[in-house]
Amino acid sequence: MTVSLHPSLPSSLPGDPGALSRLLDGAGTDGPSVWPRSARPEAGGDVSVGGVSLTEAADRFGTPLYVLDEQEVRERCRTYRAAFPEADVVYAAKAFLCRAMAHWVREEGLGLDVCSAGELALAVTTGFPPEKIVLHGNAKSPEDLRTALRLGVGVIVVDSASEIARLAAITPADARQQVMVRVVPGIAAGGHAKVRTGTDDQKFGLSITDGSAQHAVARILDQRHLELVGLHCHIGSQIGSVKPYVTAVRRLVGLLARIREQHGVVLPRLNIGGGHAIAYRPGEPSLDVGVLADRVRTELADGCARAHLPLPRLMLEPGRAIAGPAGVAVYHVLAVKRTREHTFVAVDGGMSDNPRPALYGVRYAPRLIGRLSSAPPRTVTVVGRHCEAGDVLADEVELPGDVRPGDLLAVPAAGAYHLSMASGYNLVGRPPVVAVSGGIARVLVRRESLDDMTRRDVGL
Ligand SMILES: Cc1ncc(COP(=O)(O)O)c(C=O)c1O
Ligand SMILES: N[C@@H](CCCC[NH3+])C(=O)O
Repeated sequence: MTVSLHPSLPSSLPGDPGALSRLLDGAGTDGPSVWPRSARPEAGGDVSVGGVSLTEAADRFGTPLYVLDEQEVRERCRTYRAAFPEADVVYAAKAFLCRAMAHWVREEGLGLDVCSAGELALAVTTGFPPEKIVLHGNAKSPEDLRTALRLGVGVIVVDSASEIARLAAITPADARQQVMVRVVPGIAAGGHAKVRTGTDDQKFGLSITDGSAQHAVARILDQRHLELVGLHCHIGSQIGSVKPYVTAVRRLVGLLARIREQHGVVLPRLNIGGGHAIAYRPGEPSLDVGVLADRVRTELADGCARAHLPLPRLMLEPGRAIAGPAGVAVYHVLAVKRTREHTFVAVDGGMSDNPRPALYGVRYAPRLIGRLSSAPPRTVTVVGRHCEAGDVLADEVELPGDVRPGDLLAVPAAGAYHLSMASGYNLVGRPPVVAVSGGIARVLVRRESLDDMTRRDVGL
């Protein structure tokens, strides 16, 4: 697919990082753009990503549509590897996984964090080396654990006391499975209460405060078939500041020191999870990976020096920050309705392809694409097509006042936790994912058809 650039707009923006955000995110915005770096304004109000026109993609593949910028994913992987050359960076597949995504992150030298036999099998059957995979889960099923052992995953992160005996019991007599303990360091961080996982009294991990982390360590060290290789923590998601990570490192190094005192064991690895924030709307902060690397590295070096511990090998698990900014969702407007207080702009997707506004009250910045409008902006509520008044995609956003059925809306920062959390609600079918790169668009995941949905319905 080729694109023609609007003659009055620059196709590349050398030396002015704010220019793209001013052009795409709105005049006066000086922060980093929420669009993929390849995004360009095109003639007639169009926008291209990866050299592919979004309006042409909508025509060709239909809407709702998820467009994923391959180079953006790859560059984000490279940013992590460059910032943390001494560490193992594993991509958290829960953010978004498909075979191509697994290939890209592997080619960029990352490992993979999975949390079900399904994610694991998809990755391994597409060629992802199992030893580079970490298995998570607060309630791993027998199937999850059996599949992990059968396929030979690198590390299983133990999340409960009962999992230790279950895992030890099914590990083959001639094998030794590497495990870590998921530790709750007692830190409140994250973009919403529902995604804060570093505090005591929630379902993930084993607490330092009540001693269950220490207890799990002792039990694992007693198991011949389990090899404890380190500690893990994941304190939450959409965390915009490095401070909670520094605190987490300090507390985990403290626990490493106590483990050495009590058991005479020096654990060689420390996994600090993911959770790095991205911007969903222009002007919102994102976590600076370079600053994170500097502060974590310093804290780890200082803490280990104080405790006379050798430096453990660091591991981290970004999900959202790799996939999120690479994705753009495209919808058609189906209806516009004015009530006494609101203008509702209803699109052909909704909470079945993006449950995040309904779950966490997340705010997005949709943009009209595919035509130019000189109508003054109007504050509208972009809603979905599902049978719930709470099916809102973007509350109180500005769109041109003449927005109408047939228009296209593009929603940036849509690459993580949209399709991976999509549902079959109202049997509308989940949207396809199209990769864009170098002016070429290719389907990675096709649209869910009525046939796909009805095939599972086998009873009468
Ligand atoms: C154990 C673990 N690691 C990594 C992640 C990735 O988090 P994020 O996508 O916020 O980077 C998650 C999800 O929050 C998680 O539960
Ligand atoms: N699903 C959440 C974050 C949870 C991350 C998984 N532990 C989101 O959309 O923001």
